[in-house]
Amino acid sequence: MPDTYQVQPVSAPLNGTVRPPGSKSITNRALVVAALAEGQTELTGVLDSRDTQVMIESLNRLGIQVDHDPENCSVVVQGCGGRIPATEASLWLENSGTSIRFLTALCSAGQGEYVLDGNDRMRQRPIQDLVDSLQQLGVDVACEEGTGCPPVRVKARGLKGGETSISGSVSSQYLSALLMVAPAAMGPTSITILGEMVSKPYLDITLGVMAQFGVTIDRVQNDVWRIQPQTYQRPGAYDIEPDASAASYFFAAAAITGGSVTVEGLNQDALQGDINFIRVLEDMGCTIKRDRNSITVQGQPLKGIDVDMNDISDTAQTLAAVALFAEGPTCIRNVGHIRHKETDRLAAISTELRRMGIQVEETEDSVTIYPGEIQPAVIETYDDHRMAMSFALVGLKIPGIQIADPGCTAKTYPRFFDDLERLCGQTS
Ligand SMILES: O=C(O)C1=C[C@@H](OP(=O)(O)O)[C@@H](O)[C@H](O)C1
Ligand SMILES: C=C(OP(=O)(O)O)C(=O)O
Repeated sequence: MPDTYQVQPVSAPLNGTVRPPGSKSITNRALVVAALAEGQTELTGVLDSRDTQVMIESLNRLGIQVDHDPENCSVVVQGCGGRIPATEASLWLENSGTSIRFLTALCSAGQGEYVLDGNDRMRQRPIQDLVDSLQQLGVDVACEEGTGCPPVRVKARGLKGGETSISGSVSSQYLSALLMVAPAAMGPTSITILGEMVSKPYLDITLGVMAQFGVTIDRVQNDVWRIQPQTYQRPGAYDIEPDASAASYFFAAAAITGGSVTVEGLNQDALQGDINFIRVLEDMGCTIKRDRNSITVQGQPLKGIDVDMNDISDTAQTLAAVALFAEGPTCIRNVGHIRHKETDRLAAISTELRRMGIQVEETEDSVTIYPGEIQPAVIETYDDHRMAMSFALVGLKIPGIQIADPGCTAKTYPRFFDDLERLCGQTS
């Protein structure tokens, strides 16, 4: 990949069809659950990207055989039946939040000593709440003293079960991690959720994948969940739907250029909450056609909106790009937690919009965007795949938009720019 990517403006509204790669969130859950299951599972529609590669490499290091066939988007996992083979391992999770959080819980069910670490940014991303919760279950686990961040050291003697509580005010991934590993405990586990949970729809993905592998959870009260010891049953083959967050870029491309883009392999009943980005576009004026196995967004004149994006915050940057082409301001609110992601995303949105000459108001948990004349710019991406993919959309309409470090999309979508170019090519 070159140092910067020059986006070519389209000469006409985009019209075309695209199928994004498999869901990152489902792939990384299915890998963990298949690893804990009894016997062999085949996963299809698997995402091949840095976030899933570090998950697969780490499972292999834990002694779980995972055979990856990227050409066919498939993986075969030899499940360990809840008994992690490796008694020591050093795991490199780069900047994959799902991987380090899910595997910290998984390692806690092992017998041995494990270290989980990542890149410089990962060493700034909080994991203390999960560590505290595992400690309440008797696990000897700690993160880097005084930071609340990786590296994490786990000295595990199997999970006994018991009672614990978890805060979800920073990330829902902590609760997802606990839920997925709790069935492997020796006794029942009861989890009390403290306060408001961010990114709630991701919990539905967790429960959905667990249910596919035959495991159920009792929600004994609204904020208390109980999990009995259970063995995940392999579902035979498990097919993973395309990534709904990735789909948001193509839906947005239709909205921005006034064209019509169809995303195949997803429908309104998708397991991923980010599918509801189409409702945001609908509120802005787009027409949505919902079919059994595809969704089409037809761009229309857009109006700015005021929207709570807490549930679907991975699409906040996509909306920031769309907002530039709307009549009136757009406020993206209740997304303070996106300051803890690949970069401080609220700061990154504001800085890069201002670089293009746009007026922005940023608060602790929101950003308001005032559309205006857009200046050509080289957009900094802060090693955040979603900055690159979202801000590239601006260049479909405005000449002179360049994306710095386009290779950072490898985290979840290595071929993003190829797919975007192919979509643009369908129009001409
Ligand atoms: O559980 C998941 O698969 C994810 C949960 C979300 O994180 P938070 O719960 O930290 O917001 C989301 O941003 C991330 O991309 C994937
Ligand atoms: C926040 C993200 O990822 P993670 O937390 O899994 O690193 C993302 O993909 O936008």
